[in-house]
Amino acid sequence: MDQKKAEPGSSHRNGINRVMLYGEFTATDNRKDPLANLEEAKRWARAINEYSAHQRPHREGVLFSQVRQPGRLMVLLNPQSGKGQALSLYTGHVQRMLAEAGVPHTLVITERQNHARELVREADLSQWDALVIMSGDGLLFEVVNGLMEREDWETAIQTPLGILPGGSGNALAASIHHYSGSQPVLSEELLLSCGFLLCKGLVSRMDLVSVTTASSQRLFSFLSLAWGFVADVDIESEKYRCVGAARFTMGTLVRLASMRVYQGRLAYLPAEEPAPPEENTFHNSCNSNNALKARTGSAPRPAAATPRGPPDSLLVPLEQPVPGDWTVVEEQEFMLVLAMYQSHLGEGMMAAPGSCLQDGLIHLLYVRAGISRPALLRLFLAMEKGAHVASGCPHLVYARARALRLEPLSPKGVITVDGESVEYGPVQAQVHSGLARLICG
Ligand SMILES: Nc1ncnc2c1ncn2[C@@H]1O[C@H](COP(=O)(O)OP(=O)(O)OP(=O)(O)O)[C@@H](O)[C@H]1O
Repeated sequence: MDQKKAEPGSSHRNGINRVMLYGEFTATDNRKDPLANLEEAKRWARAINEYSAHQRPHREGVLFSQVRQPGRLMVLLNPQSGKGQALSLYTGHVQRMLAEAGVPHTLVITERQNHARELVREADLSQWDALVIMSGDGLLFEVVNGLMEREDWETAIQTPLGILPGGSGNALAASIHHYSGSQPVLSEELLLSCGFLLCKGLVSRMDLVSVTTASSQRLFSFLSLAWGFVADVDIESEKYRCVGAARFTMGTLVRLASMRVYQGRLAYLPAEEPAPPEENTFHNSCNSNNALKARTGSAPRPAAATPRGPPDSLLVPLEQPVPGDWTVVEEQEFMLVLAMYQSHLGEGMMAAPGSCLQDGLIHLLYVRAGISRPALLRLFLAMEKGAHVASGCPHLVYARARALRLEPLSPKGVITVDGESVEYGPVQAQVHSGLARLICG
């Protein structure tokens, strides 16, 4: 592992080195310890062999170690995530896996909300081959938006990202495990799986969805946008954080008992065509930014610390009616609206079974009001295996979209983006295919 450290007492412009100081670990620390568990040792041997076998370009992607040389990861770890065990999971598994696989890394322990966002906004990204998040999905949401807030967002967002599950939801981690074709696993097994995928270092493109709120705040989302039942459960179950992933089951049961209807308007641009090819899609989005620059004389330059990114060519301002080719949903009473762009909403919750990392699609699910409690519970139970979409539930609608607009009518409520609560009110979103890059299987 890289032994480079900042000099104590030296001045640092962006604060990165200061954090590295107390987060730095050496590869030799754990090598003295014998592997306690035989089964784990066997998995280790398999993973390392697989890692060695993958030390060559792969036809579906590139290895992050070949993006730039030499490989070096910044691992951002939120010690408060999930049940508060991320650091012990790191020292118990991840540190040793990366050391054995010869992947140099620097651990950065986040100290507060938005710490990671500020770090990546200011970081010298040429020092890092990948940014790896060991937390729930909330920390990755910060990192993605921190990268998109940079002046050089077009290159910054191409920094390969990695995810190691340390939170309670771990939706992206569960999704990449699913994409790897492996049988479903939970908690530490999922961490080991994602650790192996990280050691292999295969990079693929990942869709991002640009979300705009009523106050023109722009956010970049990699996972989901939710309103109604799912968003309420996500936020209300924060108080059961100590039970880990079971917090969502507890939250669902509590919310089922006090089930209510959510009034609002929903419209979306249906996706009729297959997603455009991978490479073209990214360059198209950059080119359309250049086209806008040519028309206006300068690239769009939002205020500092506001995500920049490619223009939302499919959206019109929220004050205007949606374009004529959009589908306006007749109903105005919902139980939930859920837009997914990865397969899993959490460990053991395959909300969008047809989704993959870069399909250029928003998988839109909504449940109309009028569904009974038992039927809603059955839907959530079916979601474990992704069977809800084909369950024939008359209240559930599934559509593939490229953009959407949601206008809640009730004055108070919760909208979540990637599981984080955002400004409540009208919101619209558009997918940008393959805008980011993710280390996955
Ligand atoms: N040291 C810290 N102390 C408190 N909060 C932190 C710290 N570091 C990061 N955070 C914030 O914690 C929030 C939650 O993080 P994250 O979503 O990654 O974990 P989680 O909520 O446990 O996971 P999940 O979303 O899977 O339930 C993020 O908004 C992040 O900004």
